[in-house]
Amino acid sequence: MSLNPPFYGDYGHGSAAQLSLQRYYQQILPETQKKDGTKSSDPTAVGASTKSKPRLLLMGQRRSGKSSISSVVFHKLPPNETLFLESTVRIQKDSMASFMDFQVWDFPGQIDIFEDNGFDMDAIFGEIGALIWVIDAQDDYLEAVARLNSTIAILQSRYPNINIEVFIHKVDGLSDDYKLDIQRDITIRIQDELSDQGYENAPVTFHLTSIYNHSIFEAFSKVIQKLIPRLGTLESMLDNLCRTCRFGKAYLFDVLSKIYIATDSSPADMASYEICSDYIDVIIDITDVYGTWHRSEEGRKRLEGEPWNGKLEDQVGCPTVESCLVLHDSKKPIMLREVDRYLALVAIMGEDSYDKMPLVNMNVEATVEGLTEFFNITRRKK
Ligand SMILES: Nc1nc2c(ncn2[C@@H]2O[C@H](COP(=O)(O)OP(=O)(O)OP(=O)(O)O)[C@@H](O)[C@H]2O)c(=O)[nH]1
Repeated sequence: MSLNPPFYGDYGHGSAAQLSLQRYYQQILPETQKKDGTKSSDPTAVGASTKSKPRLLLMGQRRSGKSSISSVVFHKLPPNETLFLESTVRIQKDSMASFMDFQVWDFPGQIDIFEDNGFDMDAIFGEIGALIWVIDAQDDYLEAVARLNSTIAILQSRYPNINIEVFIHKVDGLSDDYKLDIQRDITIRIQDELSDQGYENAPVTFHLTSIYNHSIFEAFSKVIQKLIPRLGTLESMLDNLCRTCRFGKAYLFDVLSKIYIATDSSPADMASYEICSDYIDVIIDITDVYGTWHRSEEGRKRLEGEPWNGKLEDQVGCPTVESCLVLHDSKKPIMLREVDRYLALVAIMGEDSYDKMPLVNMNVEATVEGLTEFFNITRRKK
């Protein structure tokens, strides 16, 4: 078995204290010397490794939750440990080794990069994938909305193609009605301002998020999906799989972050996403405990001998992780199949599909081959 999740970025797993310490060390790393000798926190001082990767910029007011989002989604920090995160003082750059290498930049809330002349806008926004603006829904958000409005106006005039994703964050603990009221109010305030300035179709999208439930992963999934070239091809592969195998829902997951990068076109519901994403955790925990499956020489000989007479590799369905689980109360099996080091296909099967496992396996195998080919081609084209 594999499915060993790759380590993301620079922190890896760790306690809140370790994380704070690592963040602190990163923040006090020798700053870049400007030509005139003054110190600079210029974000253009990016190493070659961080160039040419789509970038997600996390911006917003102080304490709005930017570092918490990045730590929970990309570093598996338990949400309640974000209480101990220290305020970010310099731009925090993380490279994610994933199915698509991308970077996450966490901006300190107290800096307004548009007012401070030390920032090179082209270096920040030149290769950007999306700007994620985090608004604290539990606080007075008028100032945050005003700052977002001026940011959108600047970006629309200079970089009109940047996707702007507004995370109306910390909505846990708010009633459903209140959440929707806030979303409506913020949306109207932003759209009114934009149309006053003559920007009718600015690419601004709103998400209700919290680190205490799956909504933050769902929102990131939607953000990342916009960056995938030919997403429609992936979706139609999953549609075909669902149709031929009578699956209820299929997701292609990035294993560690549990962001889903594609799903079939049937209506998405949070419950199916949650169960599939929790299933990944179960499998990762099992592989963490039992590791790679080593067979004894004797056991291998027995399996390769009479009556099978064939190499074990030719007898097993696939060399990577493959798992299926039936929940007692729903009677709908959930299946998981590893696609590569980073990706896994997880699907909720129909009630009758368990009887047709050989056919299901064949179709899953064909889909995995298709997905592998898809990523080989799109990676080559970049
Ligand atoms: N209730 C709730 N609290 C959250 C959520 N996300 C973050 N927080 C809390 O918000 C506080 C501030 O979080 P940070 O991630 O440090 O905020 P930041 O935007 O990075 O702040 P700066 O580094 O100062 O810009 C922490 O105490 C978090 O625990 C959430 O979804 N719900």
